[in-house]
Formats: sequence, structure tokens, C-alpha cells
Amino acid sequence: MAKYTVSVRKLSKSYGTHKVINGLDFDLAMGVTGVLGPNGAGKTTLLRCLATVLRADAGQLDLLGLNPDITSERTRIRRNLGYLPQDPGMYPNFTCQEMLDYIAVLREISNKEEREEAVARALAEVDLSSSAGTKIRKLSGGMRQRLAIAQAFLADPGFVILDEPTVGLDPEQRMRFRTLISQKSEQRTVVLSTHQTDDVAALCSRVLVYRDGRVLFAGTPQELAEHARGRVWVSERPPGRQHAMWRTASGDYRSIGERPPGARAAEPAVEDGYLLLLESAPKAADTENSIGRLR
Ligand SMILES: Nc1ncnc2c1ncn2[C@@H]1O[C@H](COP(=O)(O)OP(=O)(O)OP(=O)(O)O)[C@@H](O)[C@H]1O
Repeated sequence: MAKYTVSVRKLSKSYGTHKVINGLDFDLAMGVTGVLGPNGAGKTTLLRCLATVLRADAGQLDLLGLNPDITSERTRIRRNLGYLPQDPGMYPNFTCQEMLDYIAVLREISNKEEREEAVARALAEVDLSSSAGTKIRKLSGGMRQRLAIAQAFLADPGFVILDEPTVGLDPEQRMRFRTLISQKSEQRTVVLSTHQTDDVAALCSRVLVYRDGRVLFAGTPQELAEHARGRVWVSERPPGRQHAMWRTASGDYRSIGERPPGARAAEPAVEDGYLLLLESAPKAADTENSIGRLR
């Protein structure tokens, strides 16, 4: 049985009358957990609560055996936490090296040589060594994102929270990110939110599907994909308007749901399980549903 490093119990958070987290319960163990959910589902709000930058209205968090409601314990959690927020604020006139050095100082790496080593390693891990002296304002969006990923792992935190880490990365850098995460996740707890179901399939040992303030699914990516077995189809002709359908590179039509006439069964992917799950789960009226956009 997995040893849990993070436990969430009866967590709730509202903005005014809008309940974004609704009595949430789940546990996380070491390794990578992906949080999937449609736009506005509350992923960022949940991650901000886990990162101790937003206080929930009710419920308990246990983060690495510590209680963030107790000031001294919250400080210890923050010392051991790496966080990539959705809008990482970085100083445009700092170089990449200066920015990471600044974060390293905040992370209490007081020895200069140790800091230089940690910064150089972090830059190399995200393929930015050759841009160490480049000012942040001159970086592309993807390079900026890589720098933000680097700062989250600086000082080897035990708990890492990444809000949409692969946004803006090109395919090569996404692969590099996957390698980095798989190397880094063995002895730490990593939770990331994403819209990329293929990142979840490639990276995560566990996935939570989150919508309307609650967890619709918790399990492995394989289990999520299995959810769609027998409901994913490939046909040579368009299957009709009732199906979530798209055309593949080979010119076939891939659809999920009821079997279209003449269609053959296809191997389900995480995305299929995710889309079917959202479709079948009762939906609050005010949450945007990605199935709706497919139709
Ligand atoms: N500070 C705030 N004040 C009021 N409402 C907020 C605030 N932050 C978020 N919300 C609302 O809470 C809901 C959840 O937002 P959140 O950013 O947590 O969702 P998300 O799942 O991360 O979305 P996305 O995938 O689009 O980034 C949304 O309806 C959003 O408009």
C-alpha cells in the first residue's frame, strides 16, 4: 500500500457564492499525479491551496506530515515546496542566471559556490545553459516557461506543484520535460495540472479528473483509458452528428460513444476515457464542458 505524503480532507473553497472546491477528499503518494479537468474546473485554485498561497474555507490539509494552518509548520512546508504558478512572475531585467540565483537565495542556499552549482544544474536541466546571460525580457514564451520550471525544482524540494507546466513548450522541449520529471519524481511528490492527456499518459503514475469542485476519477492513466474500452471506434465514413468525432491523419474517422454503423473498435487512450467520463458525469450548469466543444 502506497505511503501517502499529501492528504486532503473535506476541503472547500468558494469565491463569493461560487463553490470551486466542494468537500474534496484525496491522497497523493510519491511520484507524479496529474490533475485533469476542463477550463474553470478549479485546478489552479486547488493547486494554490496545496501550495499554501490560498487558504481554503474549510477542511484539512496534511502536506508532508505537516499542517499548513499552523504557522511554524507552514514555514517548514514552504521550505520544502517548489511551485510553478500559472503566471510565474519573473523580473524582465534579470538574466536567467540572476533570476535563478535570486530564487536560490530565497530558498536559503547561502553558500555562493553551492548556489552557482545549483543554478548551473537547473539551467542545464531545462536546456537553457547557453541563455544563462540572456535577459528574461528577451526570452521566447517557451524559454520563459522552462526557466519557471527550473525555479520550481531549485533546492531539491520534496513537494513540487506545477500548474500547466507544458504550456508553450515545443514538442522537443515537452519530451525533455517528461525526461526531467521522470528523473525528478522518484523521491518526491509531484502534482501537475494539465490539459494534455498524452502528458498524463506518459508521465503520471496517477491521475485525478476534477470538475465542479470534486474528483470524478482517481486512479492510474491506464484505468482511465480502460473506462473507454468498447466505446472508441474507427470508421471510414463520418459516423454522424451524435458522436464526438475527429478525422485522423490516415483519413479515418475516430469517434467515442455508441458504435457507428460499420465501425471497428479502437484501442482506447487516456483522452477517450477522460472525455467519456466528463460526458457521463452530471455537470453543474456553470462549468464549461470540453465535450460540448467537440460536438
Ligand atoms: N480570485 C478569484 N476570484 C473570483 N473567481 C475566481 C478567482 N479565481 C478563480 N475564479 C473562478 O473560479 C473558477 C475556477 O478557476 P480556476 O482558475 O481554479 O480553474 P482552472 O481549472 O485552473 O481553469 P483553467 O483550466 O482555465 O486554467 C473559475 O470559474 C474562475 O473564474
